[in-house]
Amino acid sequence: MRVAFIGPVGSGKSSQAQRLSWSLPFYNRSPRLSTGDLVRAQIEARTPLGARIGALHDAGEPVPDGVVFDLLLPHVRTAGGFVLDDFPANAGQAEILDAELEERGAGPLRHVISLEGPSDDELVGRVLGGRVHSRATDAAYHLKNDPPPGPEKRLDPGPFERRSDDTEESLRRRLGAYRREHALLKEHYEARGVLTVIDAGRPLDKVAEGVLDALGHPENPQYYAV
Ligand SMILES: Nc1ncnc2c1ncn2[C@@H]1O[C@H](COP(=O)(O)OP(=O)(O)O)[C@@H](O)[C@H]1O
Repeated sequence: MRVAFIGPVGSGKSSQAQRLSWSLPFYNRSPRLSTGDLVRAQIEARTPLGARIGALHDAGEPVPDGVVFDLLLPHVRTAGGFVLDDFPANAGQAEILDAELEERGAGPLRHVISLEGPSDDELVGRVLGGRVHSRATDAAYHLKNDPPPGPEKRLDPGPFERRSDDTEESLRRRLGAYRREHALLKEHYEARGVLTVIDAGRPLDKVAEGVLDALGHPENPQYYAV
């Protein structure tokens, strides 16, 4: 399946993308692709590219589109499908992605799920109220709404930490940027007939049910089709 989750920060893109990718039969790799995780991996590994983008990241500047595509495209499998988490972020990136997929013979995105509904205050409250990420797997959890698994489950060793850029100021800046780009991004996929809007204000499991409804449910072979 070729699916992308879009929506404002805190709407649940990573949570839903990781649930979906864990439910798919990819035992040796995660089909979830997050550009944020790919950027952070370069910085953490202290590659020459990581040093360059780390400076931008620290200054709160966006990473240039060219770098984002260079990091993402090697992971875009033409045969197996993928789950994009928080990408594309604007209509310009969506157009470049469409062209790249076509050039690689990968086929266009089949589903774009837009998670929306909660107000900016609700999203900020949700993230500051307990979002943590695993340093080992990059998975997102919430101390109250979606607690990290205990060590006995052997699913994710953690440690589970609050990210340094999950501050009110940074969240509001990201929400502002998103609100400016969102309408055009949605229009882009609406025109291609692949957009589904899901109310992200409901509990996580209800949102996940909405995602399954949009994708066609695992018992239906169409669900796995690339
Ligand atoms: N529907 C929901 N209700 C309550 N909490 C949620 C919901 N969806 C996600 N969360 C939690 O809120 C935080 C933000 O979700 P996340 O998936 O990280 O959002 P995004 O990737 O869109 O920024 C996480 O801590 C997550 O566990």
